[in-house]
Amino acid sequence: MRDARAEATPTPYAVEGVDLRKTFPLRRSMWGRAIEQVVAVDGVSLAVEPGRTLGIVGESASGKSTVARMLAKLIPVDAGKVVWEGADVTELKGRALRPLRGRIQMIFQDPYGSLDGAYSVGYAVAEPLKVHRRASGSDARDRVAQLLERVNLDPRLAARRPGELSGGQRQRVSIARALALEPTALIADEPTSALDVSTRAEILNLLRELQQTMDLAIVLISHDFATIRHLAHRVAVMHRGRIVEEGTASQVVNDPQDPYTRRLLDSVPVPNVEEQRRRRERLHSSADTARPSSG
Ligand SMILES: Nc1ncnc2c1ncn2[C@@H]1O[C@H](COP(=O)(O)OP(=O)(O)OP(=O)(O)O)[C@@H](O)[C@H]1O
Repeated sequence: MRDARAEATPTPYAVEGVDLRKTFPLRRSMWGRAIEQVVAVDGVSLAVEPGRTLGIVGESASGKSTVARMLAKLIPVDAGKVVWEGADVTELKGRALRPLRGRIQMIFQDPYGSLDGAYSVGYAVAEPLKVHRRASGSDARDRVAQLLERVNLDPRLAARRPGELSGGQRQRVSIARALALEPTALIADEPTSALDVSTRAEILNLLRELQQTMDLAIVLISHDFATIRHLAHRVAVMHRGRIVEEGTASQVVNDPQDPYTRRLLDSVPVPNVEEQRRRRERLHSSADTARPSSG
């Protein structure tokens, strides 16, 4: 069995995707050959350092989730490379990947996706510890209590079923579970879109707090610029499977270069007067989409 850790090369990045590509078959012939397909991701490269957040923003079907799932090794790439902490994990699967599994964790929009309603909250949080660390008994119970406290939940909730909790509490539980193996990176795919507005801010603030205390790298995926802006240091804008613009959050928000980014920004609710002024300016300049790039 290959030891991916031994092959790691020094890198500033917790997680990296290099020229990622993915096509899905839509229709197959009776011999199993794809006769209609969709190019979901078409040459995407991105990387994020510990302690930093990369936001990936784009409309529905732009390929964000597919990038996330490839980075988290939940689906294989068609081409390109996935690198975790300097180790090329593109070809690793099954048992070969297991020692590294806990390093990069994913959080989904619907916490039910990762929480089985038949089991208790404590069981859900302890499961990765039991599988990967062989923790059991009071060790596992203590660790579950610590993890629930870390996401600002009462440890007594461990005895409840996920269905008895609010949406925000459930998302905190899935974050606690994701933290169980002390990952270096979290990939959060629309982690707040199923929540009401005030709970959204609480979850984003929690992610920021955890990032600061644990030096976590975060890849935050959202169709919503307001969510991305809340947390991201850098932003990549995806459109039709490609990154059309990437830069620091303030560059992309205050001086978007791509017409698609400007359209996306213009669909965000206006938060203040200053922003309204910027938008008016953008509207003028987008009349001339051939505006020369300043970068
Ligand atoms: N398992 C799959 N089988 C077939 N097509 C798929 C599959 N997963 C994604 N696609 C297609 O790939 C394209 C990109 O989808 P993806 O879910 O990555 O986009 P997205 O930007 O995350 O959208 P959303 O915000 O709606 O989740 C879409 O056209 C989608 O229909």
